[in-house]
Amino acid sequence: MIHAKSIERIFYNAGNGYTVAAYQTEEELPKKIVRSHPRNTGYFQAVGIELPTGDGVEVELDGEWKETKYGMQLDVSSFRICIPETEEGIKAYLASDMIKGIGPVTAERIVEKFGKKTLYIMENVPEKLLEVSGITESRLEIIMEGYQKSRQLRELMVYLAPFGVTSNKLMRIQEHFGNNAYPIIKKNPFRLCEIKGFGFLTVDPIARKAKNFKADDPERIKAAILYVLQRAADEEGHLFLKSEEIVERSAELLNHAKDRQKVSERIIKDIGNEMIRKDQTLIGNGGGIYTKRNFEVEMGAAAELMRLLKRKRKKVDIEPLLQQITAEEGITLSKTQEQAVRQVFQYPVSIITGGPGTGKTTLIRIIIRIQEKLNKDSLILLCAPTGRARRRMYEKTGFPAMTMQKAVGIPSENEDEEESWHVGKLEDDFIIADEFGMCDMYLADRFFSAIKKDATLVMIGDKDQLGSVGPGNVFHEMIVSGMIPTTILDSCFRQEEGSTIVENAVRINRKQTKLIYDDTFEFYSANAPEDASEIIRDLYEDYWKTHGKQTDDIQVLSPLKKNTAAGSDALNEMLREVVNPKRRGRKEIKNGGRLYREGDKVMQTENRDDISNGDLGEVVSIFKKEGKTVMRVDFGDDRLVEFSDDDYWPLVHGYAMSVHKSQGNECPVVIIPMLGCFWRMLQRNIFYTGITRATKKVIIVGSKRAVAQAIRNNTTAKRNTLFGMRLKQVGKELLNAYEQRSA
Ligand SMILES: Nc1ncnc2c1ncn2[C@@H]1O[C@H](COP(=O)(O)OP(=O)(O)OP(=O)(O)O)[C@@H](O)[C@H]1O
Repeated sequence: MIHAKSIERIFYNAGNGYTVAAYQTEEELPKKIVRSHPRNTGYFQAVGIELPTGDGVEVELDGEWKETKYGMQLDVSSFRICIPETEEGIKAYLASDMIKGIGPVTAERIVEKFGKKTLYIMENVPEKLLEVSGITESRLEIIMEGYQKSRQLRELMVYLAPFGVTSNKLMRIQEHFGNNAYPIIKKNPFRLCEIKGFGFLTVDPIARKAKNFKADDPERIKAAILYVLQRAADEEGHLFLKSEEIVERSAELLNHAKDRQKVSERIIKDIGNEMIRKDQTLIGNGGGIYTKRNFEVEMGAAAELMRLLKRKRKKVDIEPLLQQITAEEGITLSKTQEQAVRQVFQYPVSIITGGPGTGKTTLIRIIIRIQEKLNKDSLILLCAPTGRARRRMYEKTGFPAMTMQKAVGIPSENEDEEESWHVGKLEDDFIIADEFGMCDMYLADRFFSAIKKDATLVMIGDKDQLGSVGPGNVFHEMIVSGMIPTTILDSCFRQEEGSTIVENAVRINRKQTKLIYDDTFEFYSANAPEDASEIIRDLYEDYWKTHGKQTDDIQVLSPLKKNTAAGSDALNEMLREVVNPKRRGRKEIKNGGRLYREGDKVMQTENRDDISNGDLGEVVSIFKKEGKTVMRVDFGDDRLVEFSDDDYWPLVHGYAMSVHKSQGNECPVVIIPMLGCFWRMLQRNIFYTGITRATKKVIIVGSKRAVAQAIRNNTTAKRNTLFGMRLKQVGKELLNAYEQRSA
């Protein structure tokens, strides 16, 4: 505990309360600090949440010293404001940044009126403040809100401090639960498990200590069961688990510490049953156990989709328009393509699926033109499940497109919730959703339920690509259920460069391990990751040198990220030194353990505003701005973003990326390492997704055995979901109801 006086606030993020502040103390400080501020003894900096700052405010800070790029700083885990006893002290405290709505003048007036009793009044009879001139009811509300908020945060901090919860984590708790974080956590500390980065094993000791839970306390077991299901959804994409799996995984979690009394599988089973029968937080259905939410989205999405599908639709004859428009476009559609278009205008809901070059974009254009001719006033929505897919849809079709999340009002990670959240139906009459394979069960549920009753929905995608990141296997389940009218486009029309890629894509899906290798689909043999890395370096450098020293048209995609010389992390470091080495005058900056340099190719790793996870950009400059170092990145399309050095950057280098991150992307030349040592990641859909990102050329570096292994292996596809079965179930019920009504 250090007793100190606040000097100044250096940085403050109003959104989450993150503060950097300078303090002065008379106590002994670590030698490093003393050395770096020889003329200013007792000076140090601290970071934390809502740190008390303001001229002369006295505090006691508790935390750990941490070495940062700004020197030694105290990472504050808890603090106490030394309640001032003199009137001067109280004035300083009121006017400090801690209490919003009070400036020096008002502080002076308040203390003049209430003297040393001021803080007692604020705590117990705040309405008395209305007697002070200048404090109106609305101002009092602001003052009290700020006062309560900082008090609650302080309480939460004090509550969690003994467990070593860092300021970073406190920030996430505050973001997740809002201003009521403290009472929520106090009531049930296990709710911390809802936050990313708080696993059951982190929360368990906190909760047990805070609430004195016994090992077999029902609250503890329930938390473990919910956590097991949540993790299965996040990490494996499962919407349910079998009851034995839940019991086994929960027992492992609950009995993680050897010295504790064991929680038996019997008790876990009993509590699980109680959650199903009494609490109704779990649902047992179809042989699996779901969380309530997962069951509701799976069932809800099925009901909503069938509701859309089972509507009677007015028959329209599109034949003359189809002839006219294809003639105008100078194209003769194949039989299957024609069927896809007819199906769109015959059914309220339909699916078109096909690999690269099978004409999906061409069909979107034709479908839109027909719809515009049929009804020029109809509202048409083009959308896709990710920002990048949306942008590509726009570029390819020439029609504006938006993300499905935005269309249905799901706020992205960094948007102001209230602003973008709207509940209600979409106004659009005709909706085309592209890259539907990337849509997970949660988004599908919201999306289907937002579509109005008489609208038409067309879902387009490539069923053979990697599925959604989030849980479920929506696109695939819809297709195999046979309930949604589907056209599979299987002929490729792309005659230009890169057609071998398409031919190989077809072979891969037919599980043919013999691929065609030519100058658009090259192969370089390598066995060890280090050899592959060297070959990739030579190929990349050669291409870069002969193509105007640009990196835009070439991309390395690795099935793996870490722990190998041929993973995207290591390849990034190696390639950066090849194309953008250290040079005098080329500024550099470090963030999150990574060194960035002017001219670097970078990739965004989160969805933020209009930059999507996986978007590539270039570091255009690094400079000083308002006392901070800022890095400016150009993401194209006039999207310039500044990253400030006191923030966390959702960035990595972008010369190489994992195949998973490349979903929805396209690039002329793609290099893919395929090595035996990637074993678990040698999967058909990963390989297929990787090669189909290339429009002109694919270069495989590795072994043909690994390629063959990947083509044969399709184990990732299995996810626990019964969405397809539910579509059939609901369809049958609707049919029965319909027959009963007409009987
Ligand atoms: N029936 C057809 N006859 C001749 N050419 C066609 C036909 N259908 C599509 N094409 C052409 O094939 C090429 C690929 O079509 P399109 O871009 O629509 O496919 P896609 O499925 O959207 O491909 P990707 O998913 O790779 O973007 C285009 O040049 C298109 O003009």
